[in-house]
Amino acid sequence: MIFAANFKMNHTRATTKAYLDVLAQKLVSKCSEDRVFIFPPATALDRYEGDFTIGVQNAYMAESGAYTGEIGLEQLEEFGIKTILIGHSERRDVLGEDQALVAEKFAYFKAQGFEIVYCIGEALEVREKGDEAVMAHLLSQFEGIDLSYEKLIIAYEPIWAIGTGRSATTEEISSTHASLKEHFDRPLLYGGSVKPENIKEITAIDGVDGVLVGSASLDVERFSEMIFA
Ligand SMILES: O=C(CO)COP(=O)(O)O
Repeated sequence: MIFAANFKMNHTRATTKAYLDVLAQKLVSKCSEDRVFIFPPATALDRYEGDFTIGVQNAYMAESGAYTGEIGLEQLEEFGIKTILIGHSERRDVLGEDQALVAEKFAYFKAQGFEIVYCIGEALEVREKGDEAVMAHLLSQFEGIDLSYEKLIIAYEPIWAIGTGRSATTEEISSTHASLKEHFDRPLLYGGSVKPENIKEITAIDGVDGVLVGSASLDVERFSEMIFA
């Protein structure tokens, strides 16, 4: 299983370090087949010791240059970061990244050999139109994306389940994952209100290879509880 924590705009450099110190201790006894990813805010990137991979939540597709407010390859290389989250719904919908930009980022970081956690997900109004509309929407988010890239992990995160406390149902996750898996042969994570209370139910679903956790990952005890559930 893959357990990924997306801190979003939470935690500082100090609290990330404290979190990872505790997590590193706990992960000494984790199952060797499980993989743990942490995506802290950019200000908390660093070289940390532990059985986890640190990734960046976003970066610009350039080594360095005149891109005010962005970080690029040069800043990531300082900390040995080779993992990136691309296509998160908050970047698409709140920060205005369209599919063309998302695909450009993907191509750039693929060319750099990054491991990419690529996010897709539909809004509630799409879900309410039924399975066909959901799949059409999700597949449109693969435009320009190389689904055969060997360092690709895909995360399905229905927007209506993010930060709402209301996860998708087992049936919704199961059928969406099954349909998605007809299009690629890569690990597929589920994200959206994953928490200790529902982790077992979600990871037991066929076609779920792991989880991408927001709110419930912010507390190291709760995140560890999920890894060891
Ligand atoms: O967006 C998410 C992870 O990327 C999910 O967030 P929540 O776990 O807070 O619903």
